[in-house]
Amino acid sequence: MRFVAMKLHTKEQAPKEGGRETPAEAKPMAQWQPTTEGYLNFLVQSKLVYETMEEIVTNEELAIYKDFQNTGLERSAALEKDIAWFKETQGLEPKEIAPDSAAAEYSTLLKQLAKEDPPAFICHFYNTYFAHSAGGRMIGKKMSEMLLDGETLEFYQWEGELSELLEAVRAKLNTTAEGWTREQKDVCLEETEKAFQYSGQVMRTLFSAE
Ligand code: HEM
Repeated sequence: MRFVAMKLHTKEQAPKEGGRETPAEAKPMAQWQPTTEGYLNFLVQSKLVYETMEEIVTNEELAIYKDFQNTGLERSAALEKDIAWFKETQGLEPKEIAPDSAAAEYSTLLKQLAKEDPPAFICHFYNTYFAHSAGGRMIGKKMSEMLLDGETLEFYQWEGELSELLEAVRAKLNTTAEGWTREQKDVCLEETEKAFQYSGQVMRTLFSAE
């Protein structure tokens, strides 16, 4: 899964492993002009995605999801605190999530896949949590410098050593995938492109305050 995901990065995003040329219309990170409202909106949208993931692994009956409960990577509670922090310190209210927003559409898709196609759901699960630990943290650092006077949000803080949490989940993902047929493995790998598409759309809310 990691190999496929890395190839879908642009060379600018991940210079060592990225396989795609950076599209001409993409702004280099150095030229990003985010706003605090846009960043808050991105956090609100992200919270819906993480809440959906976390509800699925907690509530779905399928045994496959049990291994992914309480991994320590959960982000929805942290995001809730961050959203409250924006209200307290900056007087910014979170915007309602529109039903046609990127996160709402992603949430619907995740719920559907969780029931109908667990290997595809697992691909989204991996990409979401691992992307946040890599590129997500790079974005967070940049936003913190540009917009928040260096404040580190809870979204970017984990209890315990992040690398150990990630490796424990990676081991469980590998064990889970070992039980899959070749077709199921392929479904999971092929889903990576969609994970990039939806996460990319949620990421773009950084630049819109709608
Ligand atoms: C601005 C956008 C992004 C940047 C700058 C970025 C950057 C990076 C970098 C530098 C790594 C390598 C980390 C390492 O191993 O040292 C990485 C890993 C990764 N990224 Fe991204 N990324 C971005 C967007 C995304 C998106 C949209 C996804 C998919 C949802 C994604 C999924 C992943 C995954 C799955 C890994 C591998 C983590 C692992 O298994 O260790 N990234 N990213």
